[in-house]
Amino acid sequence: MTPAEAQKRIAQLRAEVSRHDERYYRQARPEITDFAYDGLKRELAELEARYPEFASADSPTQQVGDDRAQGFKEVAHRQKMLSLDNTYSEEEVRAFHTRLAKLLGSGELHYTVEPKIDGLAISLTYEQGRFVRAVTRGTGEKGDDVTANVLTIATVPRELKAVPGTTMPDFVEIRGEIYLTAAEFQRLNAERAAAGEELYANPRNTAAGAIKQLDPNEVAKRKLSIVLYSLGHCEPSVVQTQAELHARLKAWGLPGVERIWHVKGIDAAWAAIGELDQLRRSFAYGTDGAVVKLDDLALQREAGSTAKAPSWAIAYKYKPDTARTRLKAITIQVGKTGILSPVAELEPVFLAGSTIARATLHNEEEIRRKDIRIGDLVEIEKAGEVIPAVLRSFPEERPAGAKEFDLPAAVEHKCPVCGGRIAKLEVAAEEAQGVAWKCQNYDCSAQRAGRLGFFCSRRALAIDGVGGVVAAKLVELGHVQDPPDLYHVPQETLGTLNLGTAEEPRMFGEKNAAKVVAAREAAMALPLEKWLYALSVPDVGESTARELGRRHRSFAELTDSPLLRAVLKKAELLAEREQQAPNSRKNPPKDEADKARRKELCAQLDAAITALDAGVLAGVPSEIGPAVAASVVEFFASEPGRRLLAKLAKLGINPQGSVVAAGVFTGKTFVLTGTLPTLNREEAEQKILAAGGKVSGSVSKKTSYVLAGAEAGSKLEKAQQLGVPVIDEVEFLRLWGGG
Ligand SMILES: NC(=O)c1ccc[n+]([C@@H]2O[C@H](COP(=O)([O-])OP(=O)(O)OC[C@H]3O[C@@H](n4cnc5c(N)ncnc54)[C@H](O)[C@@H]3O)[C@@H](O)[C@H]2O)c1
Ligand SMILES: [Zn+2]
Repeated sequence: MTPAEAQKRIAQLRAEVSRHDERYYRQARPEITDFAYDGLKRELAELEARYPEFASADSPTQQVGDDRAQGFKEVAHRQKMLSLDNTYSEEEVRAFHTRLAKLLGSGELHYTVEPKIDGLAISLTYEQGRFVRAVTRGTGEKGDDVTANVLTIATVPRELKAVPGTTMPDFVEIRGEIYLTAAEFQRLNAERAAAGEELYANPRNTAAGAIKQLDPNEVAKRKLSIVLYSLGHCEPSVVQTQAELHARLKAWGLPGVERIWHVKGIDAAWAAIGELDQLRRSFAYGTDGAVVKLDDLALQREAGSTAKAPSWAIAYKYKPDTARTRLKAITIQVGKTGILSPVAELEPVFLAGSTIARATLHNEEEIRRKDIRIGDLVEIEKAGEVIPAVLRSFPEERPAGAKEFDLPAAVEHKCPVCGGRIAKLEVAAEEAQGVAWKCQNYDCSAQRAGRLGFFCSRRALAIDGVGGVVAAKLVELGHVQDPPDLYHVPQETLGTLNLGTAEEPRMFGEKNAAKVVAAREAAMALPLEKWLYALSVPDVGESTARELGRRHRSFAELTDSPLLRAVLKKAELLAEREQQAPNSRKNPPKDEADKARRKELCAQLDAAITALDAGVLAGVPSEIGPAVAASVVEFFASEPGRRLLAKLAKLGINPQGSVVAAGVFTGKTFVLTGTLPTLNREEAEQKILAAGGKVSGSVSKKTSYVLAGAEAGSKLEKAQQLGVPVIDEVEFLRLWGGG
């Protein structure tokens, strides 16, 4: 690998890891297994170590995944909440010991081995034994105050029990995990299935999503559990060893881990890791590994920690469960954008607590890359409740005559649902990155059902109850073609909708129907950005919809948008500029006269581009580029687009854009850091957005201001390095007031 190749791969991996971090920590919707994720991160760390010139403090390898969400007060941890170094290899567990033995000058080290709980990290603060607050890990330095939500967990003691003969600390941070039991997870999903809603993916993400609800009553509906296993800041300190700590937590009345091993030396620790693997499936919480920790807290302090993880502990992660089975067939599913996704139909096999008969195959390319053929013996993997995936095939045991899978041939070159034309396209859609086959028929019933389910999803119009199953039924029975048709379905029809079969009917029910009717009424008042997102316009994701919604007052204005015309015009001018460049190699000038003429022309083009940039296009964000502009214009001029708008108009639905009359912060980007004296983060962001500004998570040369409060961290330093102006709350409010 050349340095240039390494640099490119590093950039690629950083982008990919960041994308998965965002989905995992902030949205609680991962799309790959932890094992796959850890593989990417490891590759990145190795490249950064091998090419230190491309290392960066911004890299996801150098930071703790950020779980902060909007709407919570931020609180600084007294002692940082770190991550753990983790490994899948025995050798590295042993190397961890060798390193410590050398550092501490002793081979006689005692360890504890504890289950690694697969929940979300939480810190409980007790003062004089009284519970005062609960905070998420956040950036590690500060997290979200989720006290009200944690109070819904019955086993969190409001008061620690006094332990005779010991002191109660004046102040202590107690760390642990919030999780959902398997039983509770199944109960919630059964409820959702009955209501025709989309099922939760796995217990960890359901718990993470629940704790980030703004309404504690909603949280209480999902019975969360908690387990505590370590201390942060503790004043005065109360224990000397890790083993003692576990005993004290239990004595205080806190729920502790089911079992710890207290061992001497690394051989015994490795044996304990094996024993834990045998037991862990019977625990109340999900576990994804074992944590080996130095037992002696004084030695822990001596070993110290890096910015990201303690040096005195290591997590050994168990590989996800795998099984071998036969691939009977490959079927094709059609999604809301028409993408054809292959699904593996398997000889049912029991794996990690359930029987598996289907697994994802991602896309045609992946099937080819892994050389998977119908009839093959395959290895499948299941981690937590993430959708099972096919890992590999065993070509040496292949039945004679097994042919390479050919997707278009398998569907006879037409959509398996509607029989429509299919075409191969580059797609950047979440469902299938790369090249995919797509059904070209907008009125395909699979696409119709997909769009209706999406229209009603939480992030779109939040018409709860109309998940995949209900949406498909409504389309199948002809009640809905386009999502707005949902408004014409009578409550009665919804109530008696049979989601089961004729022999085994399962009614949607009166109560659910009433909820849908109320939710669809409420949705009528949602702003343009939500409606635009909900209508599945090609290339318009959530943030693009938000930016468009802030720059247009209505659908009418959007369909005849001077802004989008200007974006397209500029792209045209730029293309022309490139074509006519006097020193173009692709299209060299014929002679000196031609060159002079082109110089003149280019100057004119430049002037026109500058005028656009300074005028209509001033402050236009990257989300609104030529591809998006073209998609939006084209879609609303097309038959389906016009049909949708006509239906909305007929229903009297006219969502309003949240246009900000060129506010004082138009074109300005802010980065927030630290705790402000009076405004919380949400309020400050609201002010910036309402005044036309943007908020970004990281400081760069493009940042206009860093708004810093108390205990501002590395962002402040970065701002000073780059010479970005740093302002405090008073100055911020002055600017905001137009002063
Ligand atoms: N699938 C994805 O897309 C995706 C994306 C991001 C992260 N992840 C996964 O999530 C993990 C999360 O990363 P992370 O930084 O939180 O590290 P981590 O979960 O691997 O380890 C650190 C955390 O373990 C927890 N923990 C559980 N039991 C513990 C115990 N007994 N003692 C001490 N700590 C204990 C603590 O909360 C600590 O913060 C990664 O390993 C990765 O596999 C997956
Ligand atoms: Zn189709």
